Amino acid sequence: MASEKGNKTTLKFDTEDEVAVALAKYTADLSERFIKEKGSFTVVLSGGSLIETMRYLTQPPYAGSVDWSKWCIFWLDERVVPLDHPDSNYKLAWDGFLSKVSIPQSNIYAINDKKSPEDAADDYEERHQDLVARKILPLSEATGFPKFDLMLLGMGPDGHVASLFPNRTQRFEKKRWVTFIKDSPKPPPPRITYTFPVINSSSEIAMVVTGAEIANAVKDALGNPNSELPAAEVSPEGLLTWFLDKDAASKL
Ligand SMILES: O=C1O[C@H](COP(=O)(O)O)[C@@H](O)[C@H](O)[C@H]1O
Repeated sequence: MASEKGNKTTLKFDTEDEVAVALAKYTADLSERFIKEKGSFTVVLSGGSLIETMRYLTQPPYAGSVDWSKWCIFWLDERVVPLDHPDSNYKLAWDGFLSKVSIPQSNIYAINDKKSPEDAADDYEERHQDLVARKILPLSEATGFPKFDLMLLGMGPDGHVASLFPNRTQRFEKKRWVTFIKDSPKPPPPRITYTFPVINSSSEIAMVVTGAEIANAVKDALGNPNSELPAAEVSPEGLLTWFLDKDAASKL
């Protein structure tokens, strides 16, 4: 079932598996469109349950039909731990997705895991500035912030997206591209994250949300016009598509 309002579409599916099937088609279609239009596809990954829900992209027909050589991968947020640590979003994505498709290693932009949270955020932002200077990453004409083709977001039961949490100041950052947090309420505490100005400069955002434990946050973010959840602030320049299973949508 689909409903549309402005640039926001909400898709509801019976099961998580149907969400995964639809997400693979949506992502593959966007890959084809952006590669045709601009020669590359910049994709921002979250951690958490998203990577498992991307599983059908690594299988036929997409594994063979998507032009992986044109993909560039970035992280919406990352835990400041070694890249081979069980808490690393890079490791999660590598094990569940990146190791199964042929994206060039030079197109995979992981954080520098040898730095402190402050320095890792500065470093990630500087590397983005370099990509902008080399015309690999465009800036939004409307906002002046980097503009990614597709961001794939998850949401926590507290309504957080990326590492932008309720009751933390990072969600209000308006100047930085990448910021850091040392006291994330969800472990591990040290993280870096894109800021809302970057998130909302995207061409396309998919909010991929499944499971009953998230139903209250979905109801607030989607059903309450005065919601104060970080997830309610997701509002891209382009299109926003919510992918929900029946459990996540049960309180709408
Ligand atoms: O800690 C994080 O949590 C969010 C949500 O994860 P989920 O398992 O509830 O989908 C995730 O999007 C973020 O990237 C991650 O660092």
